[in-house]
Amino acid sequence: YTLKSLWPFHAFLHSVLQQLILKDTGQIFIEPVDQTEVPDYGDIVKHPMDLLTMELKIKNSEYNSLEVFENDFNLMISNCLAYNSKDTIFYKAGIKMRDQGGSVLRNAKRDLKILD
Ligand SMILES: CC(=O)c1c[nH]c2ccccc12
Repeated sequence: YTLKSLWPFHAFLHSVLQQLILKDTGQIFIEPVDQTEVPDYGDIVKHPMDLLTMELKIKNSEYNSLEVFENDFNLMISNCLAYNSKDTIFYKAGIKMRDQGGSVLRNAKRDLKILD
């Protein structure tokens, strides 16, 4: 479906993603890690994930539940905490996104229940 109105769940996931994008104030999760700039990234991170990729997966109808969407969010966070050492800005941004994004997802789960 191209029209969001024809597919309410797409519109719902898109609004959740927009909230996550707003939390990414350092804009480090908004696009894939450039592996030409970070040649050892692929040695540590086997399944990269980022917010732009998640948007494309919404558009391709690859998320048929909030849980599958949340799995990719958690993958994105765990990749960040695995690759970046604890004393880095990126690691701290990962902790912040885990906590702030986590509350966005808790509210989204609550909202879905109210719709049922
Ligand atoms: C999200 C993340 O880990 C990164 C986002 N941009 C980066 C650049 C170099 C190394 C890691 C990253």
